Amino acid sequence: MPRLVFAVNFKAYETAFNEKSLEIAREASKASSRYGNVRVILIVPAAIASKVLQIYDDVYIEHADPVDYGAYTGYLPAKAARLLGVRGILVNHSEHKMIYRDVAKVVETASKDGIETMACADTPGEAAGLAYLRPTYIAIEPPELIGTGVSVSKARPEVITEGVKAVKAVADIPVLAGAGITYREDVVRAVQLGASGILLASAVMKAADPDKALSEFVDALSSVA
Ligand SMILES: O=C(CO)COP(=O)(O)O
Repeated sequence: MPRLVFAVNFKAYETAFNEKSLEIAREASKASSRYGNVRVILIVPAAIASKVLQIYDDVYIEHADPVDYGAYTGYLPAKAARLLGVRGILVNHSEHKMIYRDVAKVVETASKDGIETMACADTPGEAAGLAYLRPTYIAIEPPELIGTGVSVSKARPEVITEGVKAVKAVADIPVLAGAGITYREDVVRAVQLGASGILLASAVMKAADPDKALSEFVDALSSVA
């Protein structure tokens, strides 16, 4: 079985920009060597990618735009991911939604450059549509549970089972689950429901001890891998 994935989305939490981001990176590095059966991905703002990359190499950026290099003030061309040195791009997060054609362009550009993509879906139907684009991963997260502490595994388990089924009907792409994941058992349950990993934010980024929270989640995932 391929390694389960534990992905932390830094979002724009203060922790993403202060010294704690580097503590998380150090812990990710330790956890990924300690738990060989879990892949730990840090999804970070492009502005701090180079800083995090000095400590840990399995890094995605949180978004990229479907533009080429050129006169696009404030945009981040998907092509730049390679030069930034990151492994992948998170795309179409519910907090940074894009139209389908633009997601397609980002996934295609990235893939030509050997850059991975994690495409986010709000629903099983959207996940199935994204599967046709062949991203590296699909992450399914019901937006109404994001940041609530009420986990998708408990409150909307059918979103995971149906999401996995809908994606697998199109292509063999690993499906991660997220939204409100807070406890070890949320992680374990998501995998039992068919998820190939977890996409999580606040339970690490808003924790008093983010590095400790990260290692506990990786430990939980490793126990079901
Ligand atoms: O949006 C998410 C990760 O991309 C989930 O956020 P929370 O883990 O804070 O619910």
